[in-house]
Amino acid sequence: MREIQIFDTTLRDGEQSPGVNLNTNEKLEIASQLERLGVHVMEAGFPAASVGDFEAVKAIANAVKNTTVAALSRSVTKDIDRAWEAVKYAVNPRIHVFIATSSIHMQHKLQKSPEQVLEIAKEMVRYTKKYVSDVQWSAEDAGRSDIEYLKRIIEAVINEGATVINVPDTVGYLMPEEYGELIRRLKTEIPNSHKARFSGHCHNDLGLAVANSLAGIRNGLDQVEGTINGIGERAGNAAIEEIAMALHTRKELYQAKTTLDLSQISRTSQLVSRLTGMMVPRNKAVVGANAFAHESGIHQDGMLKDKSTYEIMTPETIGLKKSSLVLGKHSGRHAFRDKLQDLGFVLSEDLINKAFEQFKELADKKKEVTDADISAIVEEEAITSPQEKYHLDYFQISSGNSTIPTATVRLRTEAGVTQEEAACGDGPINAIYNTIDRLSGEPLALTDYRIRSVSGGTDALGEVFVRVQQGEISVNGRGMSTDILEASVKAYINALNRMIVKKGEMDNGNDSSREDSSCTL
Ligand SMILES: CC(=O)SCCNC(=O)CCNC(=O)[C@H](O)C(C)(C)COP(=O)(O)OP(=O)(O)OC[C@H]1O[C@@H](n2cnc3c(N)ncnc32)[C@H](O)[C@@H]1OP(=O)(O)O
Ligand SMILES: CC(C)C(=O)C(=O)O
Ligand SMILES: [Mg+2]
Repeated sequence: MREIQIFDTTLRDGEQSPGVNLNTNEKLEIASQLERLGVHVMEAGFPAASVGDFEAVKAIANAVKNTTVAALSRSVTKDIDRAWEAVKYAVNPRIHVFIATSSIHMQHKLQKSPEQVLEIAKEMVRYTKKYVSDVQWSAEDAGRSDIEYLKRIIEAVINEGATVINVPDTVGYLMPEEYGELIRRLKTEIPNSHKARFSGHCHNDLGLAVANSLAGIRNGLDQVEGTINGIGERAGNAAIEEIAMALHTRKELYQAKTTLDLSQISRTSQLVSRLTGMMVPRNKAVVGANAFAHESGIHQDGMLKDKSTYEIMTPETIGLKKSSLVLGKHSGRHAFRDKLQDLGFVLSEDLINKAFEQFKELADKKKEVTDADISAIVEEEAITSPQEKYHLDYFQISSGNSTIPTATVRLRTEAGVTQEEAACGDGPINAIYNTIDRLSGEPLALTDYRIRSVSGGTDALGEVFVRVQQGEISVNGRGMSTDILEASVKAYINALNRMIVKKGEMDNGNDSSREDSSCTL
């Protein structure tokens, strides 16, 4: 069976999803989970985009041991220098250079002739090869490029030493049969095509990213690119978990496998969803909450008689285990540790102890602590840094349909000083946020507020995601609690702390991006 290499670009193209910005700790957390999942390559970022992106790629390159780490770069020497500076720490570094090859992009965006683009592509691959042997070259908008031109430019960059040729359907324009045919022709008609591996990168504008990737695989791709949960620019990229499960479920058709540990799919999906704030639709293939739920009588009857009647894959395959060990307030460290192992976490003693304290606190408030609750607690602990300026001491709220909502909040600063304030608002959350604004003296404009339940039941752990703005700077914040008001307070304080770090970085000239892609919590 052929092996298809999975190139994950959650941290680069995935982070290009509008509204998503991950800080370095969050990116490191996702990177180590991607390594556990077993992706062949992870694209850690675009180092020339900002100091934050540069630092994150560098941190990931230093941390990741078994997976190839790629850095994206435009076809300009200063971007390539920057990419190498960040990715050179990796055990297996790759630089990924791209340039657009469609007439639309060359004429309107690059404002260069096809001959100029051809020369730049050759020169920049040659330049990149001075740094690193593993050079991936992408023909941006290959899907709308003239095939004869595409063949010429690909042949030329392979001659310059490109090791991987990526064929992006950048705007998700092609139909599966067209994308498959494009790959077939490039592989069979370019004389030196055997000297490079071919890769597919499909976008989901018409909902065909996975179908196109699979068509590419049937026609000879050696690598496919995608993101967890299919997040990415506009309508997103091909969802890696869907490609992997399609290859697994239809082995006889594709005769191809990946190196993924499929049992890590569910956890990776949940982690990416939580850290990016991009919720997974319930009906999403493979990882949606309803993907293995059966509602109607005839289906339930079939399932009870034989699961194969309505399930083409099992939830266990993607790591959704039904555990017999129910954790609650009487559980001890052994059971907790056992559960963490069961869920696939490999944690330091310190982190286990911190997570255990959080678990006990939650178990006091909640009858049964679910696997989803535990994953949420552990992931939150893993990315929380002690350097936050403000911590919540307590809050109190008075609200009702015939009273003006009023909040009292006490915050503790990192120096141990406590400050207390009260304020009114249009509703309880507005009152709390007005109070925090008074305390910090840094009023934030709330531009997004979302709430979701981590698990089921009225005592479920709620997670609040906020986005706030001050001047031109926008940051996100998250908070969790069984009390949605407390979760809302925590999310706002988290955003405030991140705003302070972000402004500090900008004042020091360390980051020119207006998104908090670089700050540490
Ligand atoms: C399909 C994709 O996903 S591509 C990756 C998208 N990712 C990003 O854009 C990362 C975030 N981007 C950024 O931070 C910024 O755009 C930067 C730092 C890369 C560049 O910023 P700026 O120098 O201010 O340029 P700006 O973004 O306004 O314009 C892009 C310039 O790069 C050029 N360019 C675009 N792609 C390429 C390429 N592959 N190779 C060389 N030049 C390119 C454009 O033609 C334009 O050039 P011009 O200034 O001569 O007109
Ligand atoms: C940079 C390239 C690979 C890309 O993301 C695209 O063309 O969609
Ligand atoms: Mg893309």
